[in-house]
Amino acid sequence: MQPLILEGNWLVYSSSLSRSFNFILESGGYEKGNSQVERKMDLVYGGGSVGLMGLVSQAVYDGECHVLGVIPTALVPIEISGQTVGEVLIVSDMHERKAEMARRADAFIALPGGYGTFEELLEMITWSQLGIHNKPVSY
Ligand SMILES: C/C(=C\CNc1ncnc2c1ncn2[C@@H]1O[C@H](COP(=O)(O)O)[C@@H](O)[C@H]1O)CO
Repeated sequence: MQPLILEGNWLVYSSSLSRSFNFILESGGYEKGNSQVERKMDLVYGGGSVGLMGLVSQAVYDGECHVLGVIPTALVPIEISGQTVGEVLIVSDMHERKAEMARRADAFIALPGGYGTFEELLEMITWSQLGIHNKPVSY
């Protein structure tokens, strides 16, 4: 298997569930963000401050790389608690969120998550299969 070599923006699809916090710590969300910082990569993600996506975005922001969160209006009260980091783009719905994230990212990486993560990961895999994009997808 070829190693995944990434340049530019990452897109991380990851869990929003705060109830998975112990699992998140075990799987090293903050460390994942730090490894991205070491490679000087910016982050495009779902915009939430909860769960694994919150930890990754905080680590990337703390490491002074650019963070862009893309979140639909309806999810702001659900997936943002407290303050978000970096730039936040509020969009009208889930379709616009995914289109913006997919357009702006150079690669897609899914971290441990739930149904939402699966949905987003599979969509990026099937878009690749259909030739809609030719960006790397990993998990
Ligand atoms: C496109 C629509 C519904 C399909 N479902 C989802 N599509 C995209 N993103 C989603 C969907 N459901 C949840 N999410 C987001 O994934 C993130 C991780 O969720 P998880 O369940 O914790 O893995 C989170 O930001 C969710 O908002 C609408 O027509």
